[in-house]
Amino acid sequence: MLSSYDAILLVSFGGPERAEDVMPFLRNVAQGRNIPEARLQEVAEHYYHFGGRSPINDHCRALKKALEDELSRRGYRLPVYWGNRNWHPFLKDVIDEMVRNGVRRALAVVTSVFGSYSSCRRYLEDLTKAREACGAATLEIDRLRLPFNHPGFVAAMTDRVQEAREAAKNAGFASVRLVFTAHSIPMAMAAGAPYVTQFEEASRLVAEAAGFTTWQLAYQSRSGPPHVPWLEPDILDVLRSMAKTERDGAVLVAPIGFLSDHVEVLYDLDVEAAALARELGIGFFRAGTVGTHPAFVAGLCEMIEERLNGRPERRAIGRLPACADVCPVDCCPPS
Ligand SMILES: CC1=C(CCC(=O)O)c2cc3nc(cc4[nH]c(cc5[nH]c(cc1n2)c(C)c5CCC(=O)O)c(CCC(=O)O)c4C)C(CCC(=O)O)=C3C
Ligand SMILES: [Fe+2]
Repeated sequence: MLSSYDAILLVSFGGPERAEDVMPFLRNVAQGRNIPEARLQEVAEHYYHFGGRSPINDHCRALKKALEDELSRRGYRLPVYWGNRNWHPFLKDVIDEMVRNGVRRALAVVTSVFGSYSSCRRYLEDLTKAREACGAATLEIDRLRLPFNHPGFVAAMTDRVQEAREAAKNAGFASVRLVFTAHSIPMAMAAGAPYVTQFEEASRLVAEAAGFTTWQLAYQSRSGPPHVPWLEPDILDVLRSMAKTERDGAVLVAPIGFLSDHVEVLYDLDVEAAALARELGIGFFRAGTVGTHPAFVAGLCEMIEERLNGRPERRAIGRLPACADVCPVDCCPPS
């Protein structure tokens, strides 16, 4: 089938795969950002807790394979490349490889759910820098819209929430308090970004599809200096206040703001939040992230197909329109 793109480029955050790479990786992430040294040392311990290996690169390998398989099942012969912002394989290296292979026009799939400087614009800036560093002037890269209100993403996340609710039922909790989480970002970064609105909307869509009438939003993985305000409430504070009003209750934490069960999910929720819940006597259940859920992979391919065929429709559900193909200049301003 003829298409206007000749490759897909999966663009992710990156993570270390061995203990000696943890600090160099963290230095890359912190470059030019306002992160206290003590915070970096603390986060390094989160990685050492898992032997210095983040699973995020394996998740990207699996998603790359799933996209290749699903695209070829749909009749497209499109190679899927993969590169990271902060660790190997770096964007610069994969762009070099694409140029060597004669790729002229690629569609980038960024592994974020909601838009903000950190989760959207920063990836695009790094793509531009990587292209410049390679002298890849002939390689054009567009990006796929974020998936937060695509029916495929919503269906996959709904399934994950229902699986966790089933686990809670089997453990004897007839009802659970549903709390969605996303990575906290500085309030200054959230101002003018669609991040919070998209988080609220995606959570509503999933909660309602899963049959919940009430739910809450919380943030996790706060960084930065303590005097800088970041989005709240933190998931740990939500658990503390829940413990005051609900005896013998259970919480279902759904990390809707992440696409895979990487370190921020495995440590900040499954280790830290779960330990606090245990201490407070709250039953703790965590929904999986979408990962390579078939509905999510099919959804990504559907969004890719819309672009390949130059079709005008952009399928989305709920109250918000689909994200624009090209970010408006004032969306997710640098911060
Ligand atoms: C919105 C958002 C997402 C979701 C969208 C997306 O996926 O992009 C996300 C994902 C991730 N964040 C990750 C890791 C880290 N994030 C950090 C720091 C920061 N994240 C921020 C925001 C986000 N982060 C921000 C505003 C900072 C402060 C510094 C800055 O303003 O840039 C730091 C530094 C230490 C710390 O301070 O925590 C680390 C190590 C990993 C990899 C996990 C693994 O390795 O398994 C992933 C997927
Ligand atoms: Fe954006």
